[in-house]
Amino acid sequence: MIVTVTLNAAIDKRYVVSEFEEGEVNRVSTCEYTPGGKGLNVSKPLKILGAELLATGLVGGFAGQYLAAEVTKLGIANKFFQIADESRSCINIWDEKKKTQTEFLEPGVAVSEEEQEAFLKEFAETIKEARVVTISGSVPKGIPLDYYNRMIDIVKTQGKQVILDTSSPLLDEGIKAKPTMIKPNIDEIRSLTGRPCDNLDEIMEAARGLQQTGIPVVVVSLGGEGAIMACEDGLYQALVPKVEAVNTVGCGDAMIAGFAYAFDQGYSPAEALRMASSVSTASAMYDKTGFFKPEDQQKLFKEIEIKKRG
Ligand SMILES: Nc1ncnc2c1ncn2[C@@H]1O[C@H](COP(=O)(O)OP(=O)(O)OP(=O)(O)O)[C@@H](O)[C@H]1O
Ligand SMILES: O=P(O)(O)OC[C@@]1(O)O[C@H](CO)[C@@H](O)[C@@H]1O
Repeated sequence: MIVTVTLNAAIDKRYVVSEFEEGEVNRVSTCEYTPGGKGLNVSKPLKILGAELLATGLVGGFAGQYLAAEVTKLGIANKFFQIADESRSCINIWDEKKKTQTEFLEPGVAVSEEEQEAFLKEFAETIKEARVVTISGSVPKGIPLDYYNRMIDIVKTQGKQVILDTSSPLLDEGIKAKPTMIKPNIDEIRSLTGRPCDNLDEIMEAARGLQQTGIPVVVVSLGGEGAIMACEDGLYQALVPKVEAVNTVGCGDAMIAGFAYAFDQGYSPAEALRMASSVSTASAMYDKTGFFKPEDQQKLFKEIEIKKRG
C-alpha cells in the first residue's frame, strides 16, 4: 500500500482567458477547479495505475471539506487531518492567444504547533499498513524546515520506503534525514549541489555524489530529455521518445507516482525507472494535470530505453 502526503493541499483553479492583460480587468471564459498540491498530483496517477492508495495531509475550513470530497469523488481513499484555517487556492491562468501559463501559488495558512504535533502522532498510525510513503511539495506557514525530516524518521523507523519530492530549502534540510529516494529536476540538482550540471557527465556525477551520502536512489529528471538515476546497482539513463507534450505541469509528480507504484510492487531499480518514465511521459501527453491514458503509458513502457551508464 502507498500513502501520499500533501501538507499544503490546494484547490487548483485553472482560468482560461482569451488574452491575459496585466493591470486590466480580465474576464475568464472557462474555469476548472481540481484538488491539487503536489502530493495529490501524485495520488491521481497512482489511482489510474490501480495502486492500493491512501492520501493524507492537512486540510482546513470549507475549502478543506471541498478538497476531501473531490478526492473521494476521484475514488481515492483519504484520511486528512483537519486544521483550523482555510485551505489555500492556486491559480493557473492560460492565455489562449499567447499560449502562456501564469501561476499564482498561495503560501498556505498557518498551522499551529499543537496541530503539527497532533498530525505527526496520527501520521505514525496512518502509515502502519503502508510499504511506501511519498512526501511532496511545499509546506504551509508555521511548519518548520525540519518537519519533513521528522516525518521521514517516523517512516524509516517503521522500516518503510519514503520518497521525498520538494525543493530548496526544504530539500536541503530533508536530505539530512536520508529518505529512500529524492527526485530533483535540473534546477533543484543545481541548487542542491551548487554545481552547474551543464552536461550529462556532470549530472551523473552530482547524482552519484548525493547517492553516496546515503540516499539509496537519486533520480534527476530532465523533462523531455528523460532522467538519470544513481542507485546501489550503478548509474542508469532513461531515454524517452519524442512525444507531443500538451501539459508538462505535474510531470514530476507523475514520475513520483510511477516510482512509488514500482517500489510497492517490488520492481528492480531499472524497471522502476522505466515505469516512472512511462507514467510521466504519458502525463505530458494529456492536457489535465495528474492524468494520463493507460494505453499511452503501456506503449511508452515498451519504447523507453534504459541504458546502464556506469
Ligand atoms: N516535454 C516532455 N516530453 C516527454 N516527456 C516529458 C516532457 N516533460 C516531462 N516529461 C517526463 O516527465 C519527467 C519529469 O519531468 P520534469 O523533469 O519536467 O519534472 P519536474 O520539473 O519535477 O516537473 P513538475 O515540477 O512540473 O512536476 C521526465 O523525466 C519525462 O519522463
Ligand atoms: O506548493 P506545492 O505543493 O509545491 O505546489 C503546488 C502546485 O502548484 O503544484 C502543482 C503543479 O505542479 C499544482 O497543482 C499545485 O497547486
